[in-house]
Amino acid sequence: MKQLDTLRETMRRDEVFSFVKPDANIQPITDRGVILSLEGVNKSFDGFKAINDLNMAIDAGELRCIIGPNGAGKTTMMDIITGKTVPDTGRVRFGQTMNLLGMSEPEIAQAGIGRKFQKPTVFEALTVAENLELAMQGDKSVWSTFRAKLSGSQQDYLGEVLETIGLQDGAKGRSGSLSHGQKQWLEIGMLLMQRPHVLLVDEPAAGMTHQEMDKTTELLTSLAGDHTVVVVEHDMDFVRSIAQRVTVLHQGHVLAEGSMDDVQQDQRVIEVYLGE
Ligand SMILES: Nc1ncnc2c1ncn2[C@@H]1O[C@H](COP(=O)(O)OP(=O)(O)OP(=O)(O)O)[C@@H](O)[C@H]1O
Repeated sequence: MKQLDTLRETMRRDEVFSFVKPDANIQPITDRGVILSLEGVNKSFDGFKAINDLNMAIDAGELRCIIGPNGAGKTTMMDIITGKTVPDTGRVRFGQTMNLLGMSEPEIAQAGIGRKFQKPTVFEALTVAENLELAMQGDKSVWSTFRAKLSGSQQDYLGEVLETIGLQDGAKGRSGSLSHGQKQWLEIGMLLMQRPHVLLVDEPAAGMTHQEMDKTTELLTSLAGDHTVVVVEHDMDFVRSIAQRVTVLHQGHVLAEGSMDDVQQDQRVIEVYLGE
């Protein structure tokens, strides 16, 4: 009965899953090279410039870390990429040609840009596997998703994702019993069920133990290559452990970009961020 209540609750919240309805008009991104670009992007809130002539290009398969002080515009940048916030001016592109500014939030998600927020939103009363099943790509409603049996290839993919996130042994366990770190990995798994090209991950290391952080480093590193991974993070040890290329935002603008060593030695970065 409790399970049924949870499903009803899920149905009320199933706008989340309407994001993954296929749209025949949206072409997948297959090019290598730059997969995500922002050019001359500006966004003001009540006259305050949260994003100020932001220019950034991220290559397919990259693992990019975005760092910067509080209020630097990191969240606003993610909101702009995912269609949650519309910039005042500028261009945001997915691949060579797809103009993200002409698309709605669900269309952008469907095109292959997945976002994981800091706070896990797994359905705690459901099992790990059920959470993944719910997140699976398709045009089914939550009810029919549960009543329908997964196809063989869907089962295989679910198994692959369970292995990727290291939860294969706990697939039938209740998600509510998972540790904080495991919930974060499950949520990354839920994103993977939608087969995204780009994963935007907000503060994955927050609240994790060192051991969980190490596993998260491994997970995100293993996802890069086949996926493009963009991580916003404050924990500098974690950033150091995963970063290939780091972008430092300050006052809505790119202050520095390069390897972790490059940005750590940049006097401007030390002044506004690292020396805090
Ligand atoms: N909807 C909004 N209305 C008004 N101001 C906003 C809005 N969204 C963001 N801002 C402001 O824009 C600036 C950038 O905020 P943003 O949340 O993008 O920074 P951030 O780098 O993600 O910061 P943090 O590291 O603290 O999460 C902040 O000064 C914030 O107060």
